[in-house]
Amino acid sequence: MEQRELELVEGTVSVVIYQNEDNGYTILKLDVRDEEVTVVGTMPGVAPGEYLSVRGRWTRHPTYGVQLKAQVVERRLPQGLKEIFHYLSSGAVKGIGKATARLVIEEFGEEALTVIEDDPDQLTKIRGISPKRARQIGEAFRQQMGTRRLVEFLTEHQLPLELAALLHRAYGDVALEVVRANPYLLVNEEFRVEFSQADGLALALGVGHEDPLRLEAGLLFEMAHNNLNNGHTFLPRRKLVEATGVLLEVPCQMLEDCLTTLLDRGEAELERIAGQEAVYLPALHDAEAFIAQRLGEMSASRLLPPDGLDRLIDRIQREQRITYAPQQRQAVELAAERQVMLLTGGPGTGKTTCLRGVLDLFDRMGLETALAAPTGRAAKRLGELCGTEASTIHRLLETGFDPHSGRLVFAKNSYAPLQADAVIVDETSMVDVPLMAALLDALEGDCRLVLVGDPDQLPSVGPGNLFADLIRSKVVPTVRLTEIFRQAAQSAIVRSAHLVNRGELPDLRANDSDFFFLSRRDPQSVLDTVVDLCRRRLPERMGIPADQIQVLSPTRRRGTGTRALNQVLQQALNPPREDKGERRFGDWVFRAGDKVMQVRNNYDILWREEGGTSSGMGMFNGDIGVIRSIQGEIITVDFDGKVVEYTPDMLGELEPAFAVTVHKAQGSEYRAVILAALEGAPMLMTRGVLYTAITRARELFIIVGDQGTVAQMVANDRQTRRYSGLRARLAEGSWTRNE
Ligand SMILES: Nc1ncnc2c1ncn2[C@@H]1O[C@H](COP(=O)(O)OP(=O)(O)OP(=O)(O)O)[C@@H](O)[C@H]1O
Repeated sequence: MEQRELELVEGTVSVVIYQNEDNGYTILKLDVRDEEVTVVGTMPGVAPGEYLSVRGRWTRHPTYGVQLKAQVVERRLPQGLKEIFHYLSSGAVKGIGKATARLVIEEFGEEALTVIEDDPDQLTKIRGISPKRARQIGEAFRQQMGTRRLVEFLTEHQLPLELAALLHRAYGDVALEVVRANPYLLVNEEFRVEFSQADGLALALGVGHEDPLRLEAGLLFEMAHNNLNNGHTFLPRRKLVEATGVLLEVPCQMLEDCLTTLLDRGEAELERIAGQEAVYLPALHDAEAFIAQRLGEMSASRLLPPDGLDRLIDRIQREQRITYAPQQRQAVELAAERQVMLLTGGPGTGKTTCLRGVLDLFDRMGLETALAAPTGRAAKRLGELCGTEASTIHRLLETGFDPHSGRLVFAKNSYAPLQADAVIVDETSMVDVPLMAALLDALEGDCRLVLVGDPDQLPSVGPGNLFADLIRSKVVPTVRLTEIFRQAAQSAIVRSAHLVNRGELPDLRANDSDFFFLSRRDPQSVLDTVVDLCRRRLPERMGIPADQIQVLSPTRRRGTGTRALNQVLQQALNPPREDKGERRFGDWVFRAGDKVMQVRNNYDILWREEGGTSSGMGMFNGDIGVIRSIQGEIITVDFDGKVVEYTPDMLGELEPAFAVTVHKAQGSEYRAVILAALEGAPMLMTRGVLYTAITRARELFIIVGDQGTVAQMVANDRQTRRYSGLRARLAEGSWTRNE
């Protein structure tokens, strides 16, 4: 409709002034009758000699003058001798220069492009073109045509043009045919197109409403979506079929038949588990079954404790200058004689102290021990507390990314196991089923494993309810620490966390030394107070600088969600200034000096050490950094000394982090935490969210909001149910059947 208001300009490309290969942004000159017009816009792969129909708007650039900003571009290949010659002699086809272009036109005339694409051997008729070079020219042209058709296809169906490069990388020259044959593959992890969009494309390409291709894609999507977004490892058969029925608007019986086909083909697994007819994606089924089997076996094995274990533990206590509480001593003893154990407890119950004792014991037993945690920040803290190196589980397993499958690959696995006699994992509540399966796969047969964590923290983002399932199965040897140590008990943060966990409201009037409640009833006064705390009160009165304060909210949206908080905090803490670069992305303007967060695991990102020569790959969900500079299209971010350059196509992975959701703060600790607690969807206003927020604070925790909201959160112990078969597999001893 809008297109009618746009100007239409048609002509031949005379010269391409600039072209960005990543996003296709192009500046070119177009011959329009006797005039030359400058056109700018997204036109990937456009070359001189091509004929373009451009619809767009005229703009005036301060330096370059009048330009047409292209919005819709239709391209057709050069026609007629003049256009074809122009095109070939421009260097658009690799292997053909000006002189060769002339000879090709003399020999084949208007058929030149058809010959090059379909029958390049004929090019050998031209003096100087060997059969090898002829084939290379044909190949280069076909490749260009392939990309070009792909781009046209994506444009026509309003799909992001960045997909062209990804699809070409995955399927080479036949990418377009592959997508046409099955548009649903665009939903896969490596392409990330919305299901509704892929479905719309499929229907537009003539796939029937009830075509098995569509039904199968719907079922597989429903499973993958629930694994990723809702943390389920399986779906009950009926739920899966009904939900897919709603998604696709087709009758359930039809989907039942289709599910049978998927099961027959091994693309889904069906098993009766935990009283359910559970349908799994095969990878998750195998991961869950493997964890149950491996941990089941490890739990059954008993090891000979070292001679004089008691004396050893006494010596460790003396060196640590503490006396273990009975539960702690029991934990260290258990670690000596069992191959796997769980160590759990709330804040201040001495988990870390105990973990250090176990590490020391393993050391004295001559065991090489690896320390690991699920996030970079948790690993850093663990390393500092233990005075030794700790890494993320991903790094321990030397995780890489396979661009062809879009999946993770672990260089450490059963064929190349970890060179460790023992592995200790902290913050295990954040570990999901696929990662635990990968870790277990990389352990030597007799390697010990100690899993430490707090089961009342929010569960992992990824599928499974791993840590809580392991504890509740009662199969894995477990020590639960319950005593809060005096030192920790002096902290109102620790006391309040335990109260909340028991469903009791902490005393909000006490305004103790490190736990404060500021009553605010409307969103604007919450925002004002949070800003004032960060900008003035905490830095001036408590000596805590703004960059050591983390603002949290249970929700993204609404008046006190992270979106609104980020707007006001950016304005207050990092206002615009002439020398600060800026770049808009969606509804956010990134500015040099902004605090930002990487919001996806990306194993492909290259970082280099600030001021140093070392570099490495990979940034992880939850990593927080500061924008150092914005120059042109490049945003440079410093993540604690690791410097990363973000190009425009990567900006979807970067979010402002003056305020983040409680879910995103999992596994991180901050000197001071401010929680905005006023409003949010009931599924977000839970006890687990409040508990996790409180336990993120080391020195100071402040709630800004409404007492009634806090009370509701304490009372709301609803845990979103996750379908998972791990507990049942362990408890039923189903792993023994495989022995
Ligand atoms: N046996 C003990 N005797 C005296 N103090 C202890 C003992 N064990 C732990 N503590 C002290 O209790 C406090 C909390 O211990 P620790 O940090 O190990 O707990 P945690 O469970 O890891 O807590 P968090 O989850 O909050 O990190 C620390 O100050 C520690 O020194």
